[in-house]
Amino acid sequence: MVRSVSAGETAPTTYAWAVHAQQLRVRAGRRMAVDGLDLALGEGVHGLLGPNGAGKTTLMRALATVLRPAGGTLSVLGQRVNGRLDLRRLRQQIGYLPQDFGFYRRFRVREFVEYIAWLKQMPARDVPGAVQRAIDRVGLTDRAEHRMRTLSGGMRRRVGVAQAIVNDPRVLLLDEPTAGLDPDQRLQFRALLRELAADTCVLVATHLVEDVAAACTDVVLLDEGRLVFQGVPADLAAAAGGDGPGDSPTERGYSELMRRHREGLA
Ligand SMILES: Nc1ncnc2c1ncn2[C@@H]1O[C@H](COP(=O)(O)OP(=O)(O)OP(=O)(O)O)[C@@H](O)[C@H]1O
Repeated sequence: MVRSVSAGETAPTTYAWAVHAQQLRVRAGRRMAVDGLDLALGEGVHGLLGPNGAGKTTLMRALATVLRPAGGTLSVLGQRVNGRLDLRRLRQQIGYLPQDFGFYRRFRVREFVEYIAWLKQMPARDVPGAVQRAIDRVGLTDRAEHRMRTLSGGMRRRVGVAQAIVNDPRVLLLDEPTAGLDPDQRLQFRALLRELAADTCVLVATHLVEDVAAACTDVVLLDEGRLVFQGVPADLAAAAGGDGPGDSPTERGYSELMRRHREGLA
């Protein structure tokens, strides 16, 4: 008997980059918020920085396959996402914390993370263990049975991270994950990022330049939908002008690169 083989089984499992964009264009409303972006990301933690309106959220949404690109090419885990292909398999391998993530207020923390695991079509036998592990990893073990509506803003954010990592994604997209976290939690979150960096492509959009310096292997600087800079945090710090704005070398490097870009010097 000849067994039929699904496309997924024969799809290549090796690819040069977890995320690869070439001249990518993505619309947000009427605006081309990502406009000619070239970007290649492998495993590791990539800090996505840029001013308000730079296109960070729009890029995240395209990578999460929520927005379809308007032009250029985009591959995630070796699969082109601008075609009309079935994206279900790919989505099962992506974790996404949106900037404003929605949840049911009456759900308990465990129920909510379980619900996302089911949406990601995780095998039923794996769900309880995976949910517990995700909740433990974000430090909410003692809140697992609490209702979402009773949590503080920072705790809800951590549930957002838990739901994003519950399926052990190979591409993890976190849009401002540290907003509202207290200093202790921010340190714990950085440790979690470093742990994930080993075998996951993590993209973290943030305005906290210090988070990037402390926990990212790589920095991606975006302005007006285009790549301004990509390099290790030390390169960002090295770009710092002597007396430019900013309280640390990394912040000064950010401001200096942005200034040079805007003045057409970069
Ligand atoms: N739904 C929309 N309709 C119209 N314009 C939009 C929409 N969403 C985003 N934009 C515009 O697209 C541009 C990029 O927005 P985006 O949210 O991607 O930026 P961002 O870098 O994430 O900004 P922030 O740091 O403020 O979160 C902005 O000029 C924004 O005003």
